[in-house]
Amino acid sequence: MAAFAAHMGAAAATSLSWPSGGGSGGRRRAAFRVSCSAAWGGTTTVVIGLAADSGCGKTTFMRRLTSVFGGDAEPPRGGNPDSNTLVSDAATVICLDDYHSLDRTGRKETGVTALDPRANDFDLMYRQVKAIKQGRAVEKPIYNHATGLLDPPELITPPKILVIEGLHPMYDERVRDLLDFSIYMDISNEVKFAWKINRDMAERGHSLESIKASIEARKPDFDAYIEPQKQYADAVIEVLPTRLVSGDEEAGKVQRVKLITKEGVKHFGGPAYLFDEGSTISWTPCVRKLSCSYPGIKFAYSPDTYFGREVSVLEMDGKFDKLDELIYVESHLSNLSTKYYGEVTQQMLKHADFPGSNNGTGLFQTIVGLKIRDLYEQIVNERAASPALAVVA
Ligand SMILES: Nc1ncnc2c1ncn2[C@@H]1O[C@H](COP(=O)(O)OP(=O)(O)OP(=O)(O)O)[C@@H](O)[C@H]1O
Ligand SMILES: O=C(CO)[C@H](O)[C@H](O)COP(=O)(O)O
Repeated sequence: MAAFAAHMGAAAATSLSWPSGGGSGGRRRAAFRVSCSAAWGGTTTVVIGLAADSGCGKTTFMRRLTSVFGGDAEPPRGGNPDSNTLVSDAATVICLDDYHSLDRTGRKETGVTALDPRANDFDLMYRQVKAIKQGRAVEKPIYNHATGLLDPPELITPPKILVIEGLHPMYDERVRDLLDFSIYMDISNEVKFAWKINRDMAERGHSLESIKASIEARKPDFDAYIEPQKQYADAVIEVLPTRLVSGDEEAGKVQRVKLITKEGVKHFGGPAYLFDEGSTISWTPCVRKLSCSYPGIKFAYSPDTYFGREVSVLEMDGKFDKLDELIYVESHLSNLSTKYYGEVTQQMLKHADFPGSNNGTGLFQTIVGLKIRDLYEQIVNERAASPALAVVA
């Protein structure tokens, strides 16, 4: 515990001002300050929160979202090659791992996981997200996943859309209140395990046992600190094993995906729906119009409640065989916030190589991306009509 206190003490001092290159044991620590020099170019920064566990598709989702706004998302040019930030024409995505106050050694010595709030600096997160929302640039720390150290900071200038993605975007009430829209990616254990096996065994050489052990070790803190955030999310994308066929084998191959969207979210324009808003619908598309090999495709839509709030639930179980035929499905969906007929299908085809493009994960991520564009435009229009609204308390 003494070691923990020492690390937390260092973290607290860091949040005031730490000289670059300082820190115990020769480890580099971030020196950062909130810069008040950058002028606000008159734009509005809309802040989106995306919460999910590690390896649950946040990066893939972010690439779909930033593509809706135009341009590719890339790490900051000429910056730290291990930066976690993605910058595109309109959007900047920052990874909340950058607010780890304990580096990898610090966490190991104290036995505190990255999911534990004590390993994260929420005061700094709040101050910096608020500053960006108010139009000021900040020097944000960088957590280096390659070395496990805190690197010198990088400059983040206010974008049109700021996405904060990671473990805790909705954990701290102050940060939560800065979000204009929030999303939680709820990946069931079976699917998480199947995805982790695909990635960590094939790409990172981990054993089946070590993957299982790592998921188990994270579970108590995941249950305590990460999962409860879904009650605050405006939209939840839930990924479950298919119901079209039984067996663990299928969990990684075929998924049942739900898009749960709260009703009445300001600026959001209402949930997308199938056929008839507010009805309960089950739809098995015609196989002549939508090719689908075994075990088929099923859609559902219904009103429901989620943590006591009214929601709409859109569900897709199964996978597409031919992505261009998605237009048939799109033509039966409404309130998609598209700018022209077929935009969902076009976005999906553009990123056909992304994981999840043949199922509900890609489809619902794309729909949420389009609806966030709409939300952004509504907020900008509202603030243009009433500039006083642009000021963040
Ligand atoms: N929709 C999907 N369908 C199938 N596999 C997926 C899907 N999304 C993600 N994956 C799998 O999960 C892996 C991690 O995806 P991604 O990098 O987008 O997640 P992440 O949450 O950003 O991960 P991390 O936090 O570890 O960086 C991918 O390599 C892929 O194997
Ligand atoms: O949960 C995580 C969020 O991505 C990581 O595990 C956390 O950031 C710790 O990182 P590392 O694996 O470098 O110790």
